[in-house]
Amino acid sequence: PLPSSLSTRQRTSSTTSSCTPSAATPGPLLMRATRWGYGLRHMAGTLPFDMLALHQRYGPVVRVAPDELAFSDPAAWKDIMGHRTGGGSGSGGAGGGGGGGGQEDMLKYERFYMPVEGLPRDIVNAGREEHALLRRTMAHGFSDRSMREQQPVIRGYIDLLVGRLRERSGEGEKVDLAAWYNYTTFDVIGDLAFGESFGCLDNSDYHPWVKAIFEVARAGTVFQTLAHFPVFVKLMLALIPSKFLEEREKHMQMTLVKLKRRMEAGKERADLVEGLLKKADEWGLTLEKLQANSAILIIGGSETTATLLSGVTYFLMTNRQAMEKLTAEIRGTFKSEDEIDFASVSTLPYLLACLDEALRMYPPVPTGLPRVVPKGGANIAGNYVPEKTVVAVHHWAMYHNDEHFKDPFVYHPERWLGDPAFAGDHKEAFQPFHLGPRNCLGKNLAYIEMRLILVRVLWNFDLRIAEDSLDWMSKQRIYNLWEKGKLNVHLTPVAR
Ligand code: HEM
Repeated sequence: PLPSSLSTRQRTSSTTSSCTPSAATPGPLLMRATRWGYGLRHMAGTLPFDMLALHQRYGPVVRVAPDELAFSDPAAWKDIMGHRTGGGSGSGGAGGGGGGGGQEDMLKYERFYMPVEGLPRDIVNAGREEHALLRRTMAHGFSDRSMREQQPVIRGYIDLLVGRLRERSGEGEKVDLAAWYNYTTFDVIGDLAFGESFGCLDNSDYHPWVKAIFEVARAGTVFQTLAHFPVFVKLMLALIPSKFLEEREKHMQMTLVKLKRRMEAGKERADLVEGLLKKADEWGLTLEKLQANSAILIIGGSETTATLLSGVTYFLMTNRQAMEKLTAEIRGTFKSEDEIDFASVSTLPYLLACLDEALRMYPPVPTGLPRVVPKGGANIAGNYVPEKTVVAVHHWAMYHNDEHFKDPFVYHPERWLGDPAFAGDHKEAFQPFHLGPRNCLGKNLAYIEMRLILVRVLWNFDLRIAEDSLDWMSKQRIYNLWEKGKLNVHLTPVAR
């Protein structure tokens, strides 16, 4: 049962504004009493997994820090991430659209999104007004027209991937597909956001800038934890070795050079930064700002897609039936490889079910991305939550909870195809791209890339997981991003 401070549906803020935020909500003592309980788990890379255990023990609302609540109730998505319209009725009244009804949307939690002050903001961590401008402008790059014009660029890199894999296929060979998916998606987004690739596929290796992203994500967990103890942040920043700072400067310079080259190439190129470049003079956008937004597109748009591709490949290789069904769908639909394009891959239902089931079991954004309850408090999934409380839904924990999905630890693409065995699933619990005003701008591009790459790989090769990768999934930790490790696979070219 919910504690008294949370249990009364539609309690008005005036009756509860004086109570300690969520004081009576259950949770482990170390987490309720101090930030360290959350922070230690976050830094250890186990937070999303621990969240499932916490929800199983304490229920759908858990106090995971003195001022933070975690929700595992499908209705919480809309109430936390959606546009908030008037009335304060939470899941009963928070519509998906609009936003002009009087209540403020929830803001992103600064200590999580900006743990180190003074860095330039981008579309992900911008405040409300700046975000609205950036989003409207950047949305052009994700329009149908842009997607169509980007098709040859994307196909070019997939051709390169298939060629490289072919060189490494055959008897006795194994390839780390996780790395090759990363090379491909980084090269694609590099081209779409900076006008040129990182050359990962050409060089069969990570570009140093790409490698640095993983280090930054891991360091992020430390800074996000220490952000609650400002003295420590200052200390940490003072202790950063000068070699590291020099490296960072080198990376910044490199992206600046890339960006300048993109700017010199002119504004008329239907890519992800075209919209921003067109507005740059009018808004007085600094080079630093442009650079920050290009960089966030690369970080958000490549690692996520590559992670999902690694996950779906692993699930298919370890679930023979699903692999057979999907290969039959792909190889039975197309007569030649030329027929595989944006439009044709979008018609494959089993492919989509395989991708969605992988997104459920291995969400590329696995943690909860926290928001802050605005003035006046809010109703979240039927619970009144006082203002200034930090709230989040943790993807991995939500998707592995058997209250929402039957057999949550088993890969069942059929659950997305109307199989009556899964009629009791709560599909609305599944929001890997979020919903509301700050949901994923690149969702369509992500699906296009995931579909095209997986179809081209399975059209060309039979896949068998290497012995040393059989436990690939169970070894992983999460430091904001999945620390994936090698996914070694034997590839046999399909004879035609
Ligand atoms: C499977 C792949 C992907 C997943 C699961 C995913 C998931 C997400 C999620 C959960 C958010 C919300 C972040 C937040 O609330 O702070 C987000 C935002 C965003 N994503 Fe994705 N994403 C994916 C691929 C992409 C791709 C390919 C792009 C293209 C560059 C992209 C661009 C963005 C952008 C620009 C935002 C910020 C939107 C805004 O704040 O208005 N994403 N994504």
